[in-house]
Amino acid sequence: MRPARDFFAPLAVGAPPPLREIPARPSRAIHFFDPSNEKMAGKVPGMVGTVDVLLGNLEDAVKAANKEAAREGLVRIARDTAGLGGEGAATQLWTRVNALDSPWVLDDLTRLVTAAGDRLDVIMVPKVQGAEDIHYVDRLLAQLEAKAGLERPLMVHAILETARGMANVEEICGASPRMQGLSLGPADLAADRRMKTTRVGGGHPGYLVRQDPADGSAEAIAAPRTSYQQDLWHYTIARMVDACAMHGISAYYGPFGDIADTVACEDQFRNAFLLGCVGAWSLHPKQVEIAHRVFSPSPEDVAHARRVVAAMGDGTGAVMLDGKMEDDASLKQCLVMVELSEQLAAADPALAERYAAAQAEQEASA
Ligand SMILES: CC(C)(COP(=O)(O)OP(=O)(O)OC[C@H]1O[C@@H](n2cnc3c(N)ncnc32)[C@H](O)[C@@H]1OP(=O)(O)O)[C@@H](O)C(=O)NCCC(=O)NCCSC(=O)C[C@](C)(O)C(=O)O
Ligand SMILES: [Mg+2]
Repeated sequence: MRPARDFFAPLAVGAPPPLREIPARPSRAIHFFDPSNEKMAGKVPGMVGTVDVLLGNLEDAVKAANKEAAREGLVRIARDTAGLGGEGAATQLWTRVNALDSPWVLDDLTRLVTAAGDRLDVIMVPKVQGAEDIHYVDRLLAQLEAKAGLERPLMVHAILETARGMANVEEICGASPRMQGLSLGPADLAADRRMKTTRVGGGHPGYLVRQDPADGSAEAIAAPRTSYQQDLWHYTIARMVDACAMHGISAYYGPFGDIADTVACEDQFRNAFLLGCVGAWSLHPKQVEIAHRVFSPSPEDVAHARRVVAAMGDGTGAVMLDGKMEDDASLKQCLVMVELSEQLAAADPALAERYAAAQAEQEASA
């Protein structure tokens, strides 16, 4: 057993001390690209400053024959792209390494950390099953950081894509001070759970509830009745959000594979935002704008939240605002919104302007 006082001790001689708190940086869209795909990789420099996170993907969706080219391509991009990755960069640089049972992951970690570790912010680990997977990566990263002389520890993000990973979600979040967050991996998770879907994220028209029949007659049962499609991922996301909140780390939706259906993508992202997630993945350039918009609280909501904060004075007691009761607990919800808006506005001048305009409009109408 590791004693509590050693939780924040470096796991290798010469490795940087682990962070006490995960820095709150905007990560509304984690944009995936394949560094071995020249056309896609060529778009990366132009995306710096326009997307919160660029992620060089080395795992699924990269052909086995291209694994080494992807790894080397990512090292080149990390070294050569101004403003990408590292302390204070306009856009964070993350990677998704290959799975821990694959023949590639040891070289992925060794090469990336020693050749470009100072430019990488977060390492996403797929198919995490339990704390033991995080412990393995934790120690290895410490050894590599010491070897590379890094001064800033790398953070780790786990993808939940197995039933075992879901069952162990709390211990995964608390396995290391490196833990930055979790994402839902809906395709692998569906397969592992033996769900009967064939999509990457999103709903399914067969997963629904139907209005009761008017009576028990055969005619009423056969008559058209309203049905409502349900969210297949509600339980999983809510569970993931609780585990992350308990450990002070961030939850993310993951991918939405129907690139053409921008409307359903927005709906799924918004559900995740409302339930407590801070971002989602973008697989195609057109999903970046959706994620940035959906995971930024709306200017109207922020202006309203500020009114509640002002009306609550010292933060105790109950007041009436627009016919609604506000008290200590609604104040806390409003503070979540205000703090997130301030954090995002600090890095997004266009959003800051929209917040200021909504605030001015609200003050003018008061
Ligand atoms: C879906 C695909 C095949 C459509 O690719 P396309 O070329 O057919 O699309 P397009 O609409 O024709 O592309 C328009 C332009 O955008 C470019 N482009 C297109 N995508 C990107 C991109 N991401 N980043 C930068 N540029 C991009 C593309 O090269 C093209 O450039 P051009 O106008 O100069 O010809 C392509 O977008 C793609 O490969 N995206 C990434 C897919 C990916 O990373 N998948 C893995 C994550 S999901 C997952 O792993 C599951 C999970 C979590 O593990 C689990 O649930 O279990
Ligand atoms: Mg997967």
